[in-house]
Amino acid sequence: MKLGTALSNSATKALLLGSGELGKELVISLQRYGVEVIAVDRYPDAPAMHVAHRSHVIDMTDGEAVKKIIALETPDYIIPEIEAIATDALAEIEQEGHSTIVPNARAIQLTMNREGIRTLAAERLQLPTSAYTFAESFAELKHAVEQKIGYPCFVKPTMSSSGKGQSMVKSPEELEAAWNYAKVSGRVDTGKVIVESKIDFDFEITLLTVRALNPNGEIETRFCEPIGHRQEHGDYRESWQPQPMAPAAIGAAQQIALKVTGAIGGRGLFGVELFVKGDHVWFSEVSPRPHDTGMATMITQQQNEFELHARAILGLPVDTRLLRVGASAVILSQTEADDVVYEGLDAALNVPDSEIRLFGKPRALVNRRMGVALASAETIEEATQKAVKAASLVSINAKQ
Ligand SMILES: Nc1ncnc2c1ncn2[C@@H]1O[C@H](COP(=O)(O)OP(=O)(O)OP(=O)(O)O)[C@@H](O)[C@H]1O
Ligand SMILES: NCC(=O)N[C@@H]1O[C@H](COP(=O)([O-])[O-])[C@@H](O)[C@H]1O
Ligand SMILES: [Mg+2]
Repeated sequence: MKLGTALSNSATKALLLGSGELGKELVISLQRYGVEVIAVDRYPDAPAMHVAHRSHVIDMTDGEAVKKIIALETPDYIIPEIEAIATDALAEIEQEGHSTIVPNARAIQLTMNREGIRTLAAERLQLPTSAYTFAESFAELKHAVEQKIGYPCFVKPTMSSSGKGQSMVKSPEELEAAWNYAKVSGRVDTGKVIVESKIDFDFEITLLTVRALNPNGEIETRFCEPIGHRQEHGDYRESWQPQPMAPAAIGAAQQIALKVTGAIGGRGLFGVELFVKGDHVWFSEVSPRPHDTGMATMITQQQNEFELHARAILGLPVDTRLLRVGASAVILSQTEADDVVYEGLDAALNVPDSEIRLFGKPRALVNRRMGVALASAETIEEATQKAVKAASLVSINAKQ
């Protein structure tokens, strides 16, 4: 396909499956290029629905419901945004050939389930990963940990994200609780969990990797500067860019990202998660879409990760350049409430070079991510401190 031909039809339509904070920014980027966007999620008033042309509420894990909405809307592009979608339905839709699944149905099937992507990365591509096994019962899990993985280890549902259902297990007494938690708290219960050995890393990064058309109409891979991040209970708290890395480590990281995104294929932006120790780099997982830690690019890059994803999808030129050093820090709710008010915005925005993005989620839950603070500075340390400060000044309270 030649550059820009995807836009020759002025009525380009995109359907977003999942309408959270990442989807919201993507909708805005797509609409800047004239795309009509339909937002879909499991609950009404999800963040991306606020800015989309229209929206639907369905159970996205129900294949028939997904097919029905696609038949109704006949989108040119179907863009999965969350890790809880009936992927078999997407494979059927792709076969019919009327819509492009972004980046492709196989990518969504592979990455939505940890078994698919881990097997591809470690066994087919021979990329370095933690030691791992899948288990379908507590007895299998116990056996795997005792015989192969050891302690400490991570137990995770095979279909989950943002740390949901994930535990770090330090001793045999904690294993059963981790099994039960993984079974009930993933986004979808596949009947299986993954157990991974703990990698003792110096730091972890997300390497945003873009597969987009070059001026000759060929797919080319570009990398953003690495994003460092800190996680707590499997969910990110702060991210910063650029994470300094030794030349050998950045080379290894880019090679891994090139291989894994090349094997997945299609066009779009990918968040490749990697663990780094000295010059060693391990592959952890990959999102075939913008990444939460990549929200830092809203303040650091010429084209943020949402803009890059939109352009790559549409066949438009991309530029992964970093403009300034910056960071993001999450704003988590401390309370549960159906109707919320935000306080402290004035104080937060008094932090120099800071910005606040509230997602507008209609319901607050304890530890649910409700917004993000962004900040720029001369150094990543200073930018992170400013973002954390700004985030800490925003409070989410129940409306009286
Ligand atoms: N094998 C491991 N060794 C060391 N740390 C790990 C391992 N697995 C997970 N972690 C830690 O837990 C975090 C979350 O793990 P992972 O990315 O697998 O979960 P997730 O639910 O998919 O999160 P997200 O969707 O937000 O990326 C990692 O970023 C890392 O900090
Ligand atoms: N790590 C994946 C990630 O950050 N996904 C983002 O969180 C939303 C779900 O939020 P919720 O659980 O608060 O509804 C998703 O829709 C996506 O935007
Ligand atoms: Mg992750």
